[in-house]
Parts: sequence; structure tokens; C-alpha cells
Amino acid sequence: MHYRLNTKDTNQSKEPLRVGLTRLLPVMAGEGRNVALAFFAIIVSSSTTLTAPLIIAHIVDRFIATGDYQGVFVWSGILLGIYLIGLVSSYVQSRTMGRVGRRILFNLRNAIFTKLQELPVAFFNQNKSGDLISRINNDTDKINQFFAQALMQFLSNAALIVGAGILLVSLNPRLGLAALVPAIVVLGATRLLSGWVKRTSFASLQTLGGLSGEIQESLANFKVIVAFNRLDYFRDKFAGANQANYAASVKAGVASNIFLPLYGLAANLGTLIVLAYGIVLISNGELTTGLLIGYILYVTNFYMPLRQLATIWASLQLALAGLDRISEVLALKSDMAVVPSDNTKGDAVMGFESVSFHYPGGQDVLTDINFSLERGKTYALIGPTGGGKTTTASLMARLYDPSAGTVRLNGRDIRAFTAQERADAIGFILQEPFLFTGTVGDNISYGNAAFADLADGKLSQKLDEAGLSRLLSRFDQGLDTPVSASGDAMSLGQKQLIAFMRAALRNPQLLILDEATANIDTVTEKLLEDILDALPAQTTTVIIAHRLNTINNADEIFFVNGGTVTPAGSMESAVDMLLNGQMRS
Ligand SMILES: Nc1ncnc2c1ncn2[C@@H]1O[C@H](COP(=O)(O)OP(=O)(O)OP(=O)(O)O)[C@@H](O)[C@H]1O
Repeated sequence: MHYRLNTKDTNQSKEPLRVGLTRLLPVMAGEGRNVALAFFAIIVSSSTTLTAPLIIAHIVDRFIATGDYQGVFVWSGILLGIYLIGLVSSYVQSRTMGRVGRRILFNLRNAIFTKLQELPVAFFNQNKSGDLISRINNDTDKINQFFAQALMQFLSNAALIVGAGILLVSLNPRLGLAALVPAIVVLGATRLLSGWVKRTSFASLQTLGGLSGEIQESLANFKVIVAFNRLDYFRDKFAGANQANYAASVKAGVASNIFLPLYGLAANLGTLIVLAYGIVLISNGELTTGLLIGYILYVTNFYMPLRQLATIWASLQLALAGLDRISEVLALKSDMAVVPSDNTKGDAVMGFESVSFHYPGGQDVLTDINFSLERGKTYALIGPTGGGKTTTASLMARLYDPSAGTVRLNGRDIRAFTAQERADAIGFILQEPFLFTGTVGDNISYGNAAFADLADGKLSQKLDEAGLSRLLSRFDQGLDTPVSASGDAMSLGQKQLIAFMRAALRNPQLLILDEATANIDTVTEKLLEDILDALPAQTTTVIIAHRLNTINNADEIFFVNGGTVTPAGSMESAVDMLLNGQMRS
């Protein structure tokens, strides 16, 4: 299945605003009460802002014009009280929504991380981790910023605009409508330009993801970079990605900022119209001076938030672009679901039934493969590099599903087992063992949920019982030996020993070792052999190895190459096949 992200053409991401906004609703789930409280606070603070010009007009016409300074004093006090109420409600609104934004950020990051954990190996093969990190960190934060700041500003500005607009038209329809003409023109322009702004924002986030991808790849490969002194290679790649991000963010910046001067111009035109037309009305005796002052304040109350909307609009487009990128991940469905089992066939621990497999867009690595592995036996997979051994083992552990045919575990379709059931039955020691920061003990118990809470003493005892404790002598502080920086400070052989203990301790029915002893000295390798011999008689072992001495004890050898998995018979014919296969490949 194709899991490749970043295939979306930014020019096609034109989505009506209504659809975009409805996609924001699920992330607000559970925040209804807080949003309602913030909304109430907005209504209060907008009402206070809208009441003030009426009071000012009243003070001018009623008290200043008649020289009633006591009235001026009393009404100024009322005005101050109204401003204070506005201040408190603004505070309540920004505090509530700040928290809502943080919680949405928290939930989105959890949701996207959980989703990543559910996705199959194929997804990680097809996407750069830097881009995924950027989605978790940057894109979610765009949505937080929108909720914490922009959304409420958007709503309070919208409330002010509607309120001021209604008051402007109802106090004097002709003057009001004249004042609104520039706004109508500029809103039409906004509608036309919004799609472009969102597309440029999307491209800017996408290139930011690309930049993170380059950083992650160069950090992961720094040893190769130093060894080959090829600083220039990654520097050039980084410079390319940085340049692309720079160009995209400049475009996004231009697009986002284009509204501001447009709205500024509309505001000035609106004020000018009211002033000119208002003076005409005053000279005709149709308007009072106080009302003109009130009117100009309303025009300001109308156009100021409209100007702010221009900035908020850009933030909304950025949040929608971020949500697009997050939704892309959240909408992915693992095609590795658990399916109902068909009939149980045979009692082999593992079986391939007409299995074919190819990687996305690639050629068949395996074609119509049939074999079964019996309990308690040791099998070896040999074959030239790139022949398909690791792929065969990966299918046994259901890291991938076959393109055709069925893989059977204990006679049942392997897809019928839950991930936990599979993990209990199969121990897979990968070619490149993964360790995380902690101690050797932590890393061993990682693969053994039941042992995770055991004290070290108990863990040592378990290792002893499994005959694995002799391997611990290869670590100077035993189970307490620190593992730092994802195991980078360990030798590859030591990492393989830890991975071996982790897998063998679980006592799986099927133990797969993919080149698991390639970096281990001969003495330790002999020790591992003894341990493998001492595994319970029912354990089936699959060993992938290039060194033929490692597979001396195999009951059966399979030769994997050119899409086939062929029983090699004796060791001698396996060697022949290997030599011929390698010469051909
Ligand atoms: N994640 C992947 N995506 C695409 N193609 C892949 C992937 N992994 C392996 N391949 C291809 O599948 C083929 C078989 O690879 P595989 O790793 O199974 O070989 P192998 O026999 O284990 O090799 P080696 O002995 O070098 O470990 C190769 O041609 C390889 O390029």
C-alpha cells in the first residue's frame, strides 16, 4: 500500500472555507463549555465597545453642548465602568481560549503520535521522519496559535463589525451605507484571494517539513559525513531545502500581508466618506455634531476589527493548511488490520502458501512461495545480498502483508492474530538492533511487558533461568550498564547481544535471527550457539546468515534468491547454490 505523504499538489488544495472550518470542529470536541464561556465574554466586551460611542455622543450633545459638567462627570464615570467590564471580559476570553488552544495542541500531538505508532513499517519506509516531526511540532502549533489567539479575535472582531455595521445603518441609513461601500469591495477581494493565501501557506509548511527531513537525515548520518569528508553534500541538500522554504515562506508572507494595506485603505476611505458626507448632513441640519463624532467612532469600530481580520484571516489559512497536513496523517488507515481467520491448516508453526511479495512500485521479491517450518527445528536462510532473506523474515513477523497468498502462524492466517499475540509467538532479532536510552536491563525488559516492572534482581534470575546470564558478562556493569543516545555508544556486537537476550527471554515459539551474530566474536558466538541449543525443544529457529559456519546446526537450509525460496538439501549443495547464485547476481 502507498503511504507516501507530500504527494498532494498544493495547487489542488482549494477547499471551500466552510469545509475547512467544519474540519476544525472535531479538534474542538469536549471544549464546548469553554468556547461558550469565551463567546459570552466576547459578546460582553463587544457590547461595551459598541455602547461607548453612543454614550460619548450623548455626553457631547446633551451635557457639553448645554454646559452641564456634573452630567459630564457622572456619564464619564459610567463610561469608565463600561470600559472596566470590557477589560475583564477580554481577560476572561483570552485566558479561556489560551487554555483551549494548549489543550487542542496537546490532544492533536497525542492523536498524531498514537496514529504514527499504529501505522505499519511500510509507512515509515515511505516517509522522512523529519517531515513527520515537523507535522507533530510545527503544524499542530499553527492550530494552537489559531485557537489561542486568532479564533477569539476573529469572533470578537466579527461581533464588533456586525454590531457597528448595524448601528451605522440604523442610525442614519444613507450615511451608514456610504460608509460600508469600501468594506464590501474589500471583502469581495478577500474571498477571491483566500485560496491563494492558503495554498502558499500549505507550500510553506510543506517545505518546512522538507527542511526538517534534511536536518534529520544529515544528523542520522553524521559519521558517514565526517568519514567521507562530504560536508558539502548535505550542506548543498540543506541549502536547497532551505532555499525552497525561504522562497515558499516569502510567497506565503506576501500573500498573508496583502490584506493589511487593502483593509487600511478601505478604513481610510470609509472615514473620509463619513466625514465629508456627515459635514454635508450637519450643514443641512440632518445630523448633530455629537452623532457625527459617534459615527466616526463607529466607523473606526467597524474598520479597525476589519483590518485585524486581515491578519487573522491569514492565520486561519495557515491553521487550515496545518490541519490539512495533520489530517493527511490522521486519515491514514493501516492496511495491517486483524481479519477473521479462515480454517486452521496443518500444525506447522509457520507456513507460506503461494506467497508473493513486492515493495510499493517495485518488482516481485518473492513469487509464489510455499514452505512450512516445523516445531523445534532450526532453519537457515541463505542467499546473495538483496536476494530476499530479510523480506521473507519480515513477512513471517507480519511487518508486511504479502501481495498475494497467505502466511500462516500455527496453521492460522497470520492476519488473524493481534499484534500482541504475534509478538508473544515470534521473537525477531533485526539486522540493525534498536536500543533506547536507559540501561541494558531496561532494554531487555522493553520486549517483555511482563518483566517490565521486575526489580533487577528478579530480571537477573529470569535471565539465569533462561541460560542467558552468561552473556551479561560482556557488559561491565551487567544489567545496570548505561545505554546512551539510542545505543550509539554501544558496539554493534553488544547491541546484538542485548537484542538477543530481549528476544530469547520471551521464550517465543518462533525465533528469527537476521544476521544476529554477524558482529560477534567467535567465543561469544559459540556461547550463543549453546544458548540456542538449550532453548525449549519446541522452539523453532530461523537463522539468516552470510557466514556458513553459523548455520552448521540447521536442520534445513533454504536458498533465497530471484523470487524463489528453494530447499538446498545438504550443506554442500547450499554452498554450491550460494556460489552459483552469487556469481549470477
Ligand atoms: N523497504 C524497502 N523498500 C523497497 N525495496 C526494498 C526494501 N527493503 C528491501 N528492498 C528490496 O528487496 C530486495 C530484497 O531485499 P532483502 O533485504 O530482503 O534482501 P536480503 O537477502 O536480506 O539482503 P542482505 O543479505 O543484504 O541483508 C532487494 O532488491 C531490496 O532492494
